[in-house]
Amino acid sequence: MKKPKSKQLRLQSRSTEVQQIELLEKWIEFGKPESGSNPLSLPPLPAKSPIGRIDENTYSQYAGCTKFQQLPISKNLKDGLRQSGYKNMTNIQRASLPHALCGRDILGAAKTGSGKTLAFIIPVLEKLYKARWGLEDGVGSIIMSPTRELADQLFGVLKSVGKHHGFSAGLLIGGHEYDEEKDHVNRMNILICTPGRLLKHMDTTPNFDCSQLQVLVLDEADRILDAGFKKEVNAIISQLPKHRQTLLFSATQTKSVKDLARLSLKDPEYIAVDEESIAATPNRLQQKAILVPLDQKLDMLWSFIKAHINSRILVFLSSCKQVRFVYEAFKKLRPGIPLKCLHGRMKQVKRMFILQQFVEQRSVLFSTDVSSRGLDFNKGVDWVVQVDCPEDVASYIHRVGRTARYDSIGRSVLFLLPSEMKMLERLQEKKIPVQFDKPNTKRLQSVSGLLAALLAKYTDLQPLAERSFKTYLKSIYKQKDKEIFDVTKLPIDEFSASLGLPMTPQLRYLNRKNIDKNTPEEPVLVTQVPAKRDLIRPKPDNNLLEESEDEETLDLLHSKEITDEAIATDNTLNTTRVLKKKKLKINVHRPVGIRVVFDEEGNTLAPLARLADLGTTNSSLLDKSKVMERFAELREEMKTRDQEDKLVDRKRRKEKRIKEKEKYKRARNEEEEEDDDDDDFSGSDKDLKKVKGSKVYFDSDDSDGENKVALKTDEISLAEQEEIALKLLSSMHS
Ligand SMILES: Nc1ncnc2c1ncn2[C@@H]1O[C@H](COP(=O)(O)OP(=O)(O)OP(=O)(O)O)[C@@H](O)[C@H]1O
Repeated sequence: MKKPKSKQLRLQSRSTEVQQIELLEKWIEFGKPESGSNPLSLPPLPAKSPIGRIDENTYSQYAGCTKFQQLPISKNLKDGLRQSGYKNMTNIQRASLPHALCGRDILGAAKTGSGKTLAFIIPVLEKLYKARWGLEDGVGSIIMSPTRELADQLFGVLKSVGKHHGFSAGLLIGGHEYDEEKDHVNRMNILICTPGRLLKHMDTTPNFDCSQLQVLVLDEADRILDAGFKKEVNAIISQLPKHRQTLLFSATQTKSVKDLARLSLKDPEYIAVDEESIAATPNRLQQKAILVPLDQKLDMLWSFIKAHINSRILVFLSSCKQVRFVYEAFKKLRPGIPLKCLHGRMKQVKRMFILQQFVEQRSVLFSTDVSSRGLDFNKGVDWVVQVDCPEDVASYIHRVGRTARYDSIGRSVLFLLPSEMKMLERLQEKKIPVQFDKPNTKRLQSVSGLLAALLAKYTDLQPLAERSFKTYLKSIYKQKDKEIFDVTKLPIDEFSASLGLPMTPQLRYLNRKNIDKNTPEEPVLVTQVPAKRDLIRPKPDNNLLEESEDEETLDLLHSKEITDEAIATDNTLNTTRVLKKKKLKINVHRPVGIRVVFDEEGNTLAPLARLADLGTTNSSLLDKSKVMERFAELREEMKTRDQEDKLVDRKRRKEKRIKEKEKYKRARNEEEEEDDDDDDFSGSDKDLKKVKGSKVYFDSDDSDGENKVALKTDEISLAEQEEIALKLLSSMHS
């Protein structure tokens, strides 16, 4: 009885599914928004208006609706959305979903954290649902993400809202077991992947087939279409059918005709919900930029962390090596808040684990741009700190977009070098409301001295510091925008010292002469961030910062704390002096043997300039006879020293020779003892052996300095030698 009932139920549910799809298709067709129109501009539907079919040929409006329940989507999806806590649509969802549900191609741009993920996951699920896609149909949709972490996050959203659908979905990202993926990939309906991994499957997995693809999605489309992924993406696209729906989303969208041509978009709907908005970043985001000289970046970062130990802080640095160094060094200095690091060279499992931990507890996460795009940290990031300047405005937008997501608030701060001030203009041109502020440097804590001590104590830290130094400079050197990134304007020695390095590492790819020549000494800039870099002596134990951890924390960046008085004091500083004084201290680390001379005002003098200067004031220096006299004296001094050195050397050699003689004698005695025991040895051979056994010495210890070669035969007297020779001759003739 049970079996026929379930069969009946199955048939019933199939027929209701068919009916539902039919209804959805008619409903969608009925209310299709005009191509090119913006559903956001339509008046919102009244909350209690009927939903779906109204009479035989009439359906409710969905363009302009504000709730997910008012959309022409399946019941399964409505349930999934409701259970995941989604009720009202965000602007990008309201604007794009009516077009996307009609099957149109979309180019969607909306601020970070505005809900773009659902704007493409909903159409993907609905397209496959309406096509009655099943396991045996294979890959129906591909969602591409530039990073593994973002792909993983998208997979989570898909699983959550699509849980009532029967589709199979797979996550294809590097760091996962490739062979395992290979076995399942052909049975997946929806693939969420990074471009590299997808291409690997296309190239190597037998029978991997995407020829029936219905929807292609590029999340962070501008990133996926940029030069970094060009080869992979071109190869992937060439293997996909042209007849499909394509959805491109990003906070910083591409409009490049070339890019769109590559994707063969058909009359795409360009949906940019924030085009009229004043700012390109979320309104709830407070953004600051502060001027920080390169050699004070770590001081500033350290002081900032100490001042915000109850926050969740995401810190961006430009390379893996910097991330590792700052993380390792700061960890040893114990700031009083958990520290974590994330970069592309870490194992995938560890990356995921760290992200999970960062989401769960207040901490500081040092990261490269691997976490700059798309990641949605559940409990919210309080601060985004950009220690190294982002490469362009788009990158800035994505980095700060990790905070102030959906309806939460957030704060960000960007450290700018004096040579990077142009970035501020670029941001303002793109309607990004960044407030330029002076940091409160009164309580800036210097860490360079502590770092020097750490480097001396932990030998593995020094190579890290060196690599961090080199990769940072290389990253600046390689940047395209030379108006902002100019390595020749950076104070390289000071930077090296600020990392605690005893000497500035060699930079083969840079012409140091040029750099030193061009290194600006811009005192005005120093006024804004006065130097405070006293070398702190290391404490004998590990607890380098125990005292300072108890200090009252400070909000370095809170403008309220930067009093007028402080600014006035800053401005009255004799800036040149500050800079020179600072240099004097930094130069503690300069290579020994370089003598730096300062004039009365504290300015350094170049050696030749000094000589010229002396020449004008001290005529004796230019008196030729005196100079010659001095040279003669110096020659004499050198001769005497040379002779002394020779004597010492001779003595050393003599001692060595005596030792060797003794050694030789000992060896010979042992040989003789052995020979005495050896009865079979003929006398002549014995004698020959003796001669053979004597060593040849090259004696360079001749007072004339000539080398002599002496056959060491003095152990056998002349008479003995003659006797041996005679014996040999007589034996030959007999
Ligand atoms: N309609 C909605 N109602 C409530 N919360 C939403 C809604 N849509 C999205 N969210 C939430 O908003 C947050 C940001 O969403 P999402 O990650 O999709 O933003 P995004 O625009 O893709 O950001 P980014 O540009 O950084 O990738 C998420 O936590 C998500 O759960």
